[in-house]
Amino acid sequence: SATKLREHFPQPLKKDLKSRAEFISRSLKEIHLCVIDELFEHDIALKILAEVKELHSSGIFQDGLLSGGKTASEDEEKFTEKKIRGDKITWLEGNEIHVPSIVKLIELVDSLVISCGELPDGLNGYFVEGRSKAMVACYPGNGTGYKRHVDNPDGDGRCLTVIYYLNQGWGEDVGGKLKIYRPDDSNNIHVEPVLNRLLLFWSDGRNPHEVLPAYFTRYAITIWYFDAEQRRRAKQLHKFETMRDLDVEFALSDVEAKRKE
Ligand SMILES: Cn1c(O)c(C(=O)NCC(=O)O)c(=O)c2ccccc21
Ligand SMILES: [Mn+2]
Repeated sequence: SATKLREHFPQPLKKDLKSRAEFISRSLKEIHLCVIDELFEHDIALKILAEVKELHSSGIFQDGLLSGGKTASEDEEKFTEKKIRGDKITWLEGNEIHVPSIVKLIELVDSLVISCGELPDGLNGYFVEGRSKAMVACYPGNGTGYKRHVDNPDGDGRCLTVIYYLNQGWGEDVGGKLKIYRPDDSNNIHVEPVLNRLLLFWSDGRNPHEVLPAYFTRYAITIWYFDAEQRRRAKQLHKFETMRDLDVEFALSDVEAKRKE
């Protein structure tokens, strides 16, 4: 579990960008993933959670996927037995004024990824210039999860997945861990989706993963970062995502300019 990981990689004591970037880069290089706890001061984490709950109660989350991770056309649904609905999502660009704390999260994650990119071979040879929208996800807690998958199995341009978890008071009994598979099944990794935890992992086949059945309202915010060269190739080959929202790319350059001012 992620606690075991902490023994493997003691969390950086200093919270400045450079120390965290060095920690992230080393962890990604050695175990293909990285867990950072207490990303924000506790009160900021609670503000982010409050904004996500506000989005949820506003009804903006698109209807959940049918269990098994596929959408159903209306008529199909009429004939098949009522399937239980799973994860619901909504997308943010990272400049919205109604969710200022979520925007702060997106800006910090952008800055961490930029700082990693500034380290020698900091991102394992990837060159990140852009990212996706931020996907805010909610699992309704009816035992649905997300079946085993690889985020980017076929070179669609995404090289790094970053997930921020928002589940206060999470305990083993409510499930919903993220299980990340390893070639030798005996050392699969289970990440507890606890409030204020940041998880980063390579989006390709190195990290098959699944969300185990969740019995609580499970919130997370995911951002994907694009490798410039892979993304260019994918566009050339018209490898667009099934979800249009994943096709939108935001340049990190303006984040950097803002950070430096
Ligand atoms: C809702 N949700 C997901 O939760 C994950 C995923 O892997 N989540 C891991 C996690 O939340 O720990 C996804 O990868 C995903 C991909 C497309 C659409 C929705 C998606
Ligand atoms: Mn995934």
